[in-house]
Amino acid sequence: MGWPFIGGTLQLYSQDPNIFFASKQKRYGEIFKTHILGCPCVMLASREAVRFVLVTLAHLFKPTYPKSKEKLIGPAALFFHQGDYHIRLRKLVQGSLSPESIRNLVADIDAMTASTLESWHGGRIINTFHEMKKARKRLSEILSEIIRERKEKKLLEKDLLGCLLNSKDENGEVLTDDQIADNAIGVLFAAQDTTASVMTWIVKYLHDNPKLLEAVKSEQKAIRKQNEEEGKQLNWSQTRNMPVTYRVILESLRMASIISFTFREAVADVEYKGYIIPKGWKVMPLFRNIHHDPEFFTDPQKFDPSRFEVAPKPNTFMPFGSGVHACPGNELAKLEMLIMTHNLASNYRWEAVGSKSGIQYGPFPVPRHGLPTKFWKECIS
Ligand code: HEM
Repeated sequence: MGWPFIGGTLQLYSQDPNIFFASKQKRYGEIFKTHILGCPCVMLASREAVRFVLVTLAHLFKPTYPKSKEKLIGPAALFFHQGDYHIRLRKLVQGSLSPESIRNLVADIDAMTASTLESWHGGRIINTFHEMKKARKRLSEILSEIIRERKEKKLLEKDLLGCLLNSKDENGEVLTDDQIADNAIGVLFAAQDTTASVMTWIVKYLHDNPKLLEAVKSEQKAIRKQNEEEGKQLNWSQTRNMPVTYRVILESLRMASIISFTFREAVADVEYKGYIIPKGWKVMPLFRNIHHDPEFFTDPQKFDPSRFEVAPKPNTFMPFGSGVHACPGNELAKLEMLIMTHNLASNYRWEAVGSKSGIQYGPFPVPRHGLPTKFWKECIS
């Protein structure tokens, strides 16, 4: 259990969490216990155990977050809940993020990424991570204005806000303004640093692997050339047919494993393979350990998108979690990454500045100093 009260907290938060988890797993096996932030915790590094907690007996493991996070986002946001309220909110959020809904966003995402990249051109040093986030901050600034306008004009849009504003439960009750605000902000919160972190890793991995970059460039330039010749914009079906880029995105999600683990809390004593997980204990499924297990991913420290030419074994690849709380934004996140990579690889070259290695945690892992980089547009059309 480590030191009384502090347990493994210092080790976990003061160093690369990979080292903490990997060394514990090596010493104690796939299931082990420690104290994190004063709470007794069971850590799970086996895919069967993770499935047991997140899927099979999900009702016995409730989500748990620090109080500060609940306050920051708003306590009515869906990730803090279980049961009927969670199911209701999840349907609304999922509906607005389904492929049918997001396919209409291609043109907007394309225009936004193209203009952001345009503003990076010229060899100034860009803090890649910071800039990836800034583009998203604009969204939250306009949120309250849109809510006001929608309510005033009684607009019936089918997007996330529209779904939240127009939903009625079986008794005809609408969501309160607080529930709407908490969930809209909650989705922005869940969407922001996550996607920005992975995009930053993609910029780095492509930079560090020139052969792969060439393959991605040739895939994306062919699409751009075709669109230019036919006077068309990037469309949804083209985003469904970018196999090389798609594998780079999957491998970036695996390598970076930006959500290294998640937390649940046992709501009753639960037995798993002869171990008792006592009521009130935290349980941590360790996604990163599974993504870096050589049994499932040969030579796991190597960035090798070709490994995804074959589908990974069941429950070994969970960058978006698993079960009732799995990420409803995964299709949108992948769409944004595909479109960003399309614009970047087909039109720009870039050079990382300063140290090429090192990771910082805040709390998601990103390349050191947010990957300071210079960008140049290759062809001015
Ligand atoms: C690469 C980017 C992303 C990654 C790696 C990611 C990963 C995850 C993971 C692992 C979970 C599950 C956490 C758990 O089980 O405790 C999750 C939940 C969630 N994600 Fe994402 N996410 C990403 C982008 C997005 C985007 C773009 C959105 C929305 C537009 C989004 C919205 C959500 C929401 C609302 C939840 C909570 C779902 C629930 O509790 O039912 N995420 N995400």
